[in-house]
Amino acid sequence: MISKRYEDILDLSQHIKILIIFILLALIVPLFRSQLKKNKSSQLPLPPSPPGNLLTGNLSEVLLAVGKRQQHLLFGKWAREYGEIVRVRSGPFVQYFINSDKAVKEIFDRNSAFTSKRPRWIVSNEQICNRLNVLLLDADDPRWKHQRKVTHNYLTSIPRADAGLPFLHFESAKFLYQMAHESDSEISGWKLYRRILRYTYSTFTSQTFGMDIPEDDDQVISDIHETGLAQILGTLPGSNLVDVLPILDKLPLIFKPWERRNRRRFERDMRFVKEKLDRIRALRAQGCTNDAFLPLIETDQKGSEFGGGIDEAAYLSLMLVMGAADTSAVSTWSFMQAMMMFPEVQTKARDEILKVVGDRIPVFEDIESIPYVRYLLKETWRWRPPVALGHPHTTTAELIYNGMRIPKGSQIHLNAWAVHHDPRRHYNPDQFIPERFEGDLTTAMQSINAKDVTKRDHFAFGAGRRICPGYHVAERSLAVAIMRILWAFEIRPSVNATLPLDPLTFEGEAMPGIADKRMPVSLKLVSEERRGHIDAAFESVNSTRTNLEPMVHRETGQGAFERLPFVNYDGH
Ligand code: HEM
Repeated sequence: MISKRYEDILDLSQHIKILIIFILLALIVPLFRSQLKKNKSSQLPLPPSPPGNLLTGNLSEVLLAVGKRQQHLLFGKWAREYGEIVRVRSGPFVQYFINSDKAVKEIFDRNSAFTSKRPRWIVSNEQICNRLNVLLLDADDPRWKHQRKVTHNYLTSIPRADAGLPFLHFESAKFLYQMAHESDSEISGWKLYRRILRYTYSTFTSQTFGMDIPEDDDQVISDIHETGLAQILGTLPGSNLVDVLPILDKLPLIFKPWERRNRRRFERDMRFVKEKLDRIRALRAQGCTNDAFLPLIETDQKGSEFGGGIDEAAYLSLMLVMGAADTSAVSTWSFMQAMMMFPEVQTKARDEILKVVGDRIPVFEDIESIPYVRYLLKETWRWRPPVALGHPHTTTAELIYNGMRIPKGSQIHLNAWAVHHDPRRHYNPDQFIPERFEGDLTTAMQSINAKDVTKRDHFAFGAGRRICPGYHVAERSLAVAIMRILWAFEIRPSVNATLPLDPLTFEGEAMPGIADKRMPVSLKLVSEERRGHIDAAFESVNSTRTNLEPMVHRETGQGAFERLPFVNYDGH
C-alpha cells in the first residue's frame, strides 16, 4: 500500500516535472526567440562610415572642416558618397547623420518615442543652465514637457504668435526708418547686421519680457548672445573634458574650476532675469501689464506650476530670446545674401509685393495675397537652414532603417543641409529658385505635418517631438522682414565688395553655412518718395504704441548683466 502510494507520488512528481518543463519551455522559447531576433538584428550592418581607424578616425578631416566652419559641406559630401545615414567617427566620438527626407520621417517622426532624448551635457545643461533650459533638457525630465507646454500657450501658438505682431511691426518699421535716415553714405557688413540684430532681439525681448532694446549698440545684445553661445559651444563633442570623462564630475567642487565658473554664470543670468521679474511686478502693481510671455504668466499666477517657481519662467524667457533672436536675424541675413547674389529674383519679388501693397508699408497679413513671398520663405530656409546640422538627439532603443542599425545610445543629427542640397530632391540645389515651390502655399505647420515627406518643403525647424516650437513666430518674423526690406530698399553688394561675390569668403562664423558679419551687403532706398512713406508708417506706429521699459536703463545701467571676469566681452 505504502509502495503503491509512493509510486503514485512518483507518478505525480513525474507529471509535475513534465509540467514544469513545459512551463519553462513556454517561458524560455520566446526569450530564446527574441534573443535570436536580437542577434539577427545585431548582425545587421551599422551605417557606412568614411574610412579611418579608431585613433585617427576622420578627426583630421572633421577638425579641418570645423576650423574653416565648413563642416556642413564635408558632411554633405559624405551624405552624397555614403547615402541616407552616415556614421562619422572622429576620434572617440561617433555621430550618425540622417541625410534623407524618408530617413528623417522614419527616425525622428515615427520613432520619436526613441529619438527625443538629448545627449548628457554636464557643462551646458547641468551647470550653465542648472537644468532649466527647454532646449537642453532631457525628454524624460518633467520640466521639458512643462516648459514646452507653457511656451506654446504663452508665446508660440498661432494666437500668441499673432499677439506678437505689433512688436514685430514696430521694430521692423523702426529698422526701415533708421536705414532710410542713415547718415553714413553706406552702411554695410557688421554695422548693418548689428542693426538687424537689434530689431530681432528687441522684438523677442518685447514678446517675452515686455521690455525692449532701443539702441543698436546696447551691450545687452552681445551679453545675451554670448551666454547663449557658451551653452551651444558646450554641446559640441570634445569641447569639455568632463563631458568626455563624466567621472570627473564626481570630484569635490574645489577641484572643479570649470563647474565653479559655469555655476557663477548661471547665478549671474538668474540675477539678470529676476531683476526683470521685479520690474514686471512693480509695473503690475501700478496696474500695467504687457501682452507678453512673462508678464502674463506672472499675472495669471502660473509661476507655482513650474518646478522652480516663477524664477524658472523668468529664466525660460531669456532662453527663448536666445532661441528666437539669432535664428531670425540669420534668416534675414541669408535672405539678403540671396537677393544680392540672385538679382533677377529680387526684381521679380519686389514687383510681386508692389503689385499688392503699392505705397503702403506691407504687414504680415499680406502674405495671403502674395504667394511669391511664401516661396521666398521656403527657399530661404531650404537654401540656408540656420541650424544646418541639426541639434543632436540620442536614441533610447536600437533602430533599424533600410537594413542598417543604429545602436541604442547613439547621437543622431538631422542633416538639414544634406537633405536640402540633395540634387535628387531639389534641382540645382545651390541656386536660389523660389519657383521650385510654385503652388505650395502650405504654412510651416502644414508642411511639417505633410503625410508624404517628399512633399515637405524643408527641415530647418527639425523634426519629431523636439521640433522647434517657434515656427509660427519665425514665419511671421521672416515674412515681415522680406516684404518690408524689398518694399523699401534695393539689396546690393556694398561699394567695397570684391566682385564676383565668393560666399566662401564670408560664410561661417558660429553657424555653418550662414554668411557672417563680413558679408558685403548694403541697402539703398528704392526711391526718394519711399522715404516719405516710411516716415509716415513709422510715425503712425510709434505714436500709437505703448512705450515699453528698456531691458537695460542706459543712463543708470539698471538691469545690465554683471561682468564675469573670465569672459571676453567683444561680443559679435
Ligand atoms: C528661423 C528661425 C528658427 C529656426 C531655423 C529654428 C530652428 C530650431 C531647431 C533646428 C531646433 C532643434 C530641433 C530639434 O532638436 O530637432 C529648435 C529648437 C527650439 N526652438 Fe527654434 N528655430 C527658430 C526660431 C525659434 C523661435 C522664434 C522660437 C521661440 C519663439 C524658438 C524656440 C525654440 C525652442 C524652445 C527650441 C527647443 C525645443 C526642444 O528642445 O524641445 N525657435 N529650433
